[in-house]
Amino acid sequence: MTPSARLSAAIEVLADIEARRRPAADALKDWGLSHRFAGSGDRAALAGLVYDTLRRRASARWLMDSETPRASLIGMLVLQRGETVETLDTLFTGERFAPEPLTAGERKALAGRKLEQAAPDIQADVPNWLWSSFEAAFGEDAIAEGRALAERAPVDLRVNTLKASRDKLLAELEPLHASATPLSRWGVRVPLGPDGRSPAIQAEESFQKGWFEIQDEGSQLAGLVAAAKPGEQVLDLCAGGGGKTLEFAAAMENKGQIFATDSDKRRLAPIHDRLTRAGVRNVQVRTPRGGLAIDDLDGRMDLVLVDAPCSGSGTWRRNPDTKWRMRPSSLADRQKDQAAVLRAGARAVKPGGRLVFVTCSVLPEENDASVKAFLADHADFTAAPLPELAKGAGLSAFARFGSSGGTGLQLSPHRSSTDGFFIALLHRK
Ligand SMILES: C[S@@+](CC[C@H](N)C(=O)[O-])C[C@H]1O[C@@H](n2cnc3c(N)ncnc32)[C@H](O)[C@@H]1O
Repeated sequence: MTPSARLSAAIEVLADIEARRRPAADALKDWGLSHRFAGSGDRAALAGLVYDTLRRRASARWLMDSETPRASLIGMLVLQRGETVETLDTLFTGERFAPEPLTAGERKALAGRKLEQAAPDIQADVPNWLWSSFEAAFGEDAIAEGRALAERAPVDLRVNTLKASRDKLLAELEPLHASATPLSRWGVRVPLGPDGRSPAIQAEESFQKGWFEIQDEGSQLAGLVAAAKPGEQVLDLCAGGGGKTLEFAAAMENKGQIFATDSDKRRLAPIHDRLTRAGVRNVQVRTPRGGLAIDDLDGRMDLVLVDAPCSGSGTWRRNPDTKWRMRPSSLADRQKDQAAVLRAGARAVKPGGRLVFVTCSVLPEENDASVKAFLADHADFTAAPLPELAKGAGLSAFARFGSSGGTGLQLSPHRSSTDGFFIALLHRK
């Protein structure tokens, strides 16, 4: 496909996403099925155009003074990719498979409008109804935070210390220009290719051998704060596919016991293969049968991890369409879920034990507010202060990582070059 034909395809897919209110991945998959001639390079380029447009949807629409998929795409090409009217004219030619030439109205918008004149939520590409939450979380950095969440994310890996060292992995992945991440001692970062594509990291032999997992550095820091130790009894209550279970098992050197469960057994299912590949031997998977099977763990755990269901607002770099699909009612639902999982997790913590609450969100409603509501009902728990959290995570200059409500660490693309993560450490008296 020519570059122009890819732009036409992107407009088609964006229109489908809007008209049918469907996830971008589904619309792209359908497009691929009905255009089997398109090669993998075309598909990747198309996905890049569609996701980048979703990343910049609000600012691109504002720049073009229009909400059509075509306007959103043109706005993104200017804002995100630095295209000019001259370069756009070579692509929007109206010839075979190319989009129609720029209209007079489009030219006028591009010549006259400057993004700095737009409202802050638009400059930041954050949904308007969430803007006050962003300001509460980040104050004067709110625009910079929104912008950083609209960038593409690198691929972060966590070395599996049961099988390899970070140096060994770095040497193995040298051809991919891998480097050590700055914050997590287990982290390795692989940059995106020059075309913006993610490297095919799971095709690496070292992945097949279980030397590493794909895990954002912010998520790794949650594991470092939790500091699971060899010999401990640990419950991973919302284990999902087991990202943090695997991290704990490595930190525990396969000694002690981890119980991994999740209310959704389909999400839990991949954990079995991942444990095998990683060489983990100290995990007991508790598949739910009509309810969580953890009553026997009450008051016995040294550490309980509640990696709570949340809006995912901290992962907008990786899932840009979720920011526009999110609704106030779903935020309220997630807050209720967070209260429920915290309650359930707290029961399993032994006196003197610790409860780690994590979300991949940047919204104070799901973070500080959830912790404060929990503490108000659980007088036997206290939140660790910022210096203690930072020490656990190995962060030296930590003041800027404190959450606005003071109950945890708030990581973000702008602050820590990670996804947005909130981490609180609660001690049981
Ligand atoms: C953020 S994801 C977990 C990701 C996982 N810990 C990892 O590191 O790969 C949140 C998980 O919480 C689970 N969940 C939601 N409500 C729950 C509940 N009441 N009890 C246990 N798990 C729950 C969801 O099914 C989902 O898998």
